[in-house]
Amino acid sequence: MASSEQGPVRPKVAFLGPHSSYSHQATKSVFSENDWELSPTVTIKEIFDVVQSGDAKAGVVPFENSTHGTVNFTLDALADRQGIYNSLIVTGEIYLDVHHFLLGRRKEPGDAEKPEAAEAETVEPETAEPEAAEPETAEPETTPSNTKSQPLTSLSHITRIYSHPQAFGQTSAFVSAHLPGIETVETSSTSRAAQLAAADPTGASAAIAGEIAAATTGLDVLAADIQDRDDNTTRFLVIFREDGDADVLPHDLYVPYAARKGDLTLEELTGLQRSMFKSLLRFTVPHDTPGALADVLDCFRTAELNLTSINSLPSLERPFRYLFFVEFEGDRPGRTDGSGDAVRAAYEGIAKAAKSWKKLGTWMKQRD
Ligand SMILES: O=C(O)C(=O)C[C@]1(C(=O)O)C=C[C@@H](O)C=C1
Repeated sequence: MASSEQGPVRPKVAFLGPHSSYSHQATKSVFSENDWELSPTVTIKEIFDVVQSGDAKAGVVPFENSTHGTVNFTLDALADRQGIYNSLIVTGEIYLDVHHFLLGRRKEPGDAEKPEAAEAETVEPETAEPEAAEPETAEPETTPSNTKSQPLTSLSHITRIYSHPQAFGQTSAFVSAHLPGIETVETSSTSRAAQLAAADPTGASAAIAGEIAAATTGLDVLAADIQDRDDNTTRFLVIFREDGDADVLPHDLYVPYAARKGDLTLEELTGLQRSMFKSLLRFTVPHDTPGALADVLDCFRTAELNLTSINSLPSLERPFRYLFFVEFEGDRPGRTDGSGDAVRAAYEGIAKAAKSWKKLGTWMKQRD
């Protein structure tokens, strides 16, 4: 590693900033600040740009949330319709349990009420549930959902909330129960939202963000744990240049490379089951061929490879043509111990059934 007078030059890992975002927390959980310079960006696209250009060695991007679904900014960059991120691959995943907080300024005695406060306060949280009738076939709810979070203080002075669109999507029950009809302003990240709320001298702005953003901005916690579901989790992907020097990566991110290069001992290699890895593919299908999508998916069934996610985005070639993304439990086909055979068979089938396709990476699975 190169050195300077200030000490060794650490490679950069880019994440959606500013500091105290959930992306920052996810990045810190895997990339040690002794070995890496954690480098904030303003947009997710910029993370792809700096890793592609080599300015950053690795990038951490939010991919999906267990409550609100896919992060479209990331999927859009992975779609790479202009072919500008050709050298990028996914080399890891990071899970983060996401607990949202409402941050703002506590109302001081004598502060002015907002005009509609009286009306807002008559809304009972219990009656603010969506009114749509349950479909007759609905299963009883078996997983935890958050109906108990209450404000820690009066919210009657709050007239606007800032947050990232994903965070709004993960806290809709609390917002509609306690701040019905409030103005919501979307920001590039939750930590940026906290900065904007802190910059409002009237104290009428709040932000939905992580608890550590309260410490970095000096805002008060107005409500804690306001996510709709207690099991709210975001999965991030680590992106890297395919021709990058993988030796610098943290151990779990390095393993798939080591396996490919033969840098693992036979004992280490045989300990790694195919199901410990996940891979991501992007593909298009011949639009006019009936069942073409089913044909591609059938390649996974035939090879007995378990799919773990499927997404689609407009291809933008022509209206209503799509790009598909599929993740599955499985390694690269190059495994010499025979476990690569199923993946190889699936890829041979996909090469025939798809119009175009690209492998976007293989990494070690971090949760089941
Ligand atoms: O806004 C942040 O703090 C982010 O790191 C982005 C992001 C996302 O895009 O999903 C990350 C985790 C949470 O799901 C909410 C927001």
